[in-house]
Amino acid sequence: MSQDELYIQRCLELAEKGRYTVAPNPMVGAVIVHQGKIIAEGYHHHPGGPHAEVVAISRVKNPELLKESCIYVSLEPCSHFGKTPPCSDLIIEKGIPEVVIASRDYNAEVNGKGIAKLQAAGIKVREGILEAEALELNRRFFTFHRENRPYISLKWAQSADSIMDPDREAQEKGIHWISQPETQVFTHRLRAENQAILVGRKTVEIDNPSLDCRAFEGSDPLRIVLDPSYQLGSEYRVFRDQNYLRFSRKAENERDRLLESNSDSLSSLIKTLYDEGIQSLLIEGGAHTLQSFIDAGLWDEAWIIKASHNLKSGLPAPKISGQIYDEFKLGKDLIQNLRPL
Ligand SMILES: NC(=O)C1=CN([C@@H]2O[C@H](COP(=O)(O)OP(=O)(O)OC[C@H]3O[C@@H](n4cnc5c(N)ncnc54)[C@H](OP(=O)(O)O)[C@@H]3O)[C@@H](O)[C@H]2O)C=CC1
Ligand SMILES: Nc1c(N[C@@H]2O[C@H](COP(=O)(O)O)[C@@H](O)[C@H]2O)[nH]c(=O)[nH]c1=O
Ligand SMILES: [Zn+2]
Repeated sequence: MSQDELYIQRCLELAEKGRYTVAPNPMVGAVIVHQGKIIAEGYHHHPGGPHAEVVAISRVKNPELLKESCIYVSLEPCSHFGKTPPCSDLIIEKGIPEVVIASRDYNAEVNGKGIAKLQAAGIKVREGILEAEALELNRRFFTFHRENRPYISLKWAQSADSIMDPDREAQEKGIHWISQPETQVFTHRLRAENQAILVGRKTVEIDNPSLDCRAFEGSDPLRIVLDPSYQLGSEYRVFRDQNYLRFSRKAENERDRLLESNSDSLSSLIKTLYDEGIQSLLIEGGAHTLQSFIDAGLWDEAWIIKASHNLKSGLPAPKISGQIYDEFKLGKDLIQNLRPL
């Protein structure tokens, strides 16, 4: 790794600290380097709070050193008045002569304007250091701003013989756990990383899921239920408070959203979520719901939890083709992360 990459690597580590608190803002970290030594660090903790650059600059004990320093930041410094004033103005005001950036901020309000502002002030700017890593870190935020849609993750658990739920009698209700209990910390962490979580009508009827993050400290996602014929009564846990949206062909109350009946219904659902400011969506099931998103090409990554036991018969897991991006064991479960080919 080059020296630049090492400092940007540190920015990415710092950015990571905001993972569960900073959305809908991106994760950002910054370090200030003076004569080869890191003299201050910062990261963006929560929306409305100071940006990474502001935190790092405020932590420099001797502000005179800023005039001979380089600030490394994992995202292009902002140029607009959002909830806080522009970081590029602060960098200019403090007389920092050099800025090194991992990736651009594709938020339309910035998107190169921060870099242009710094350069216009005579500051030397370099960009694209560990860019792929920075794009991966903020993939949800970037997809939302570049493609005007939420980033879509799929997740399900299946037996070794690719069954998602064993055969049941019609009246047999409740969750059948396929993954190991220890895996719940991982799945609830995944829920905490996403702003919304979606399930189909039958999963609500059969499992009555909570869809919360009780095994991990983080904010519960907005619950989204696909209930085209408005069949579900209010007794289900997904409707326990106002933190839900029901997509259906009729809209009766403030939490209902219209689901079109044409072949584009899922694309228009995704558009509605974008309009509501949802940057990331986790689809948990069941098989029918997951398959309809896969068939529509509406997915960015899929988390498949593969248990070590067979179920022999039951509901077949979705059919998906993708490339394995990541793979690891959690106890007896094998966790795979797939990305589209
Ligand atoms: N192992 C695991 O990880 C998981 C297992 N499960 C299990 O899966 C089972 C349920 O799965 P499954 O039977 O496939 O049902 P789903 O939970 O996927 O629900 C299917 C229903 O949702 C609605 N729906 C889904 N996709 C669309 C779409 N594209 N457009 C319109 N409506 C749509 C339809 O409702 P309607 O019929 O009203 O039109 C459809 O019949 C349960 O037994 C549950 O336990 C569930 C989640 C995860
Ligand atoms: N069966 C199964 C899962 N099922 C998913 O979890 C939901 C239950 O969520 P909650 O009520 O919050 O615990 C259920 O409806 C379905 O979406 N998940 C897994 O990680 N492994 C499993 O074996
Ligand atoms: Zn800023």
